[in-house]
Amino acid sequence: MVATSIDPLFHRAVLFDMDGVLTNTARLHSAAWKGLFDQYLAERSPTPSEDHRPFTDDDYRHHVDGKSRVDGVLDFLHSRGIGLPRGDVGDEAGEETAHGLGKLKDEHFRRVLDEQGAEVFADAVSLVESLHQHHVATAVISASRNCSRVLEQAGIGHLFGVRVDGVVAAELELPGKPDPALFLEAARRLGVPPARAAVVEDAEAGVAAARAGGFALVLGLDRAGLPRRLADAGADVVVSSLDEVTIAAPGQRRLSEIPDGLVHWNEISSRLRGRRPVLLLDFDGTLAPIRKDPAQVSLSVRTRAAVQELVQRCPVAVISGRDLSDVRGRVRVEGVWCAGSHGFELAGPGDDPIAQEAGEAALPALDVAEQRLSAELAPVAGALVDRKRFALAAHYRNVSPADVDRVVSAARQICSELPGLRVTHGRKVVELLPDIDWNKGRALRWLLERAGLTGPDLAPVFAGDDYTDEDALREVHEDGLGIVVLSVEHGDRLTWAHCSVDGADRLIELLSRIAPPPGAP
Ligand SMILES: O=P(O)(O)OC[C@H]1O[C@H](O[C@H]2O[C@H](CO)[C@@H](O)[C@H](O)[C@H]2O)[C@H](O)[C@@H](O)[C@@H]1O
Repeated sequence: MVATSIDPLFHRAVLFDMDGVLTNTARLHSAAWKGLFDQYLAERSPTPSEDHRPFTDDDYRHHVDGKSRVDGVLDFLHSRGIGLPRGDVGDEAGEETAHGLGKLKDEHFRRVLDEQGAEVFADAVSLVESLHQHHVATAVISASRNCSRVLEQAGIGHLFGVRVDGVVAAELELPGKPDPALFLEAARRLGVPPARAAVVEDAEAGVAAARAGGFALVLGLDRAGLPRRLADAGADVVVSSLDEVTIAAPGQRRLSEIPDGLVHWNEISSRLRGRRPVLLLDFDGTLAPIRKDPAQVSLSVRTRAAVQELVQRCPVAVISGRDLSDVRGRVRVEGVWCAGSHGFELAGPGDDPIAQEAGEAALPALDVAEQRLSAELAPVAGALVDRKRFALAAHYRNVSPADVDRVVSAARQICSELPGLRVTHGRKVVELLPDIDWNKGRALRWLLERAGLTGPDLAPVFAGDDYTDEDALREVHEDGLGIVVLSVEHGDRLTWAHCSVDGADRLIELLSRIAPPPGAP
């Protein structure tokens, strides 16, 4: 069994089944099926080869839970030795076909739903909201054609940017669970590969579908006290409540739990174990303070002088989300290595840039995304679209709160329609990047190797402030030192850093202790 945690740096999306996971509609479905089948079996002429006993909870779980109406009718009746024709969508409710009986079941279901309403599971809503705070995308999956009706009744429709339900399945002719088609369609619409997404399911057919779809984590939710059935169907882990799911990876801590690097210097310095530091520094929010206009950002005279001194004492690199030429122009310190576009490009002091080749395949998609995003966001006051060579940023720092969702949704939508791109989030910015396994952490190792800065006598020290810096902080978690520069914008989020500092000036003070002048005590 794997840990019950969703890692926001790895799992870029979580797909939730609806009935039984988000809403307590499973009991309404079960009652509707029972109403249908008990009446049908009672009225059908007895035959020795057929079993006409009443429909049970076990029948619900094994034969209809999670399946489309038509498959549910066929599979349950088959288990009782009864074969019915599939029929056609135009069949009347009650006609003796799978479509006809399925329609009758739906009439039962809608009546009960209108009478009793859809009950929402609080643990699921709380998990979805936490995922959003960590910028993990969410989708809802259901074999039901009543999915949107149930979500709206339950008041949670707004929580899911993507919905793949019985209506979508019929339009696209997607087979139902245990086929993975519904899940794969949702992942496609979110622009996230299954290998980077998790699924939460309470039905055996749904668990089997997610497993068959190659999803990174299949979380079985057993609210019925029968965990074995989900484990047997292929769940990685089975929980009885979504309150048991944490959003973190082992090693991550909350910002509020991280010691201040200067106050706890002795403890922090022991991580370096006498090794020579290699300083790898983020730019915006780390070396330079955040400004409303990214074009107005510069290094203070004091910080530039400090970095100039640090370069005399140890290797220094800046790894930024900005375009390489942009960040080089703003750093302007002799001897510093720079990486731009979140590490897709890098250059040594005075060298020509080299690009991460696999990222180049995404350049045409980024060009199209740039045109479409610029057009889409032109009417949004304050939105700023910024093209870097290997990334496209949509800034919303100066956008009214009511319009922020519009900026983020436009970026997500365009990304889902353009293969080869993925979405990342930063401080009041959403960005599209080439969808390859590359980030500031991978870039950090690339830079160290390129610059010949590897070996047991060297300690990588990374400092950053943003979500995208967490990949680099994770990279140095084992063998180096990670420093997070605090910002009120992030609340008490998770981090891989070992210590924190409160602003650029304190960071410089800490770096000067990490790489002291010759002769310093
Ligand atoms: O990796 P970094 O060097 O930290 O770059 C990340 C992004 O930084 C810039 O945006 C951020 O700073 C802006 C200026 O202070 C601020 O207005 C914006 O809200 C921040 O997100 C830069 O403009 C982006 O291109 C970088 O990706």
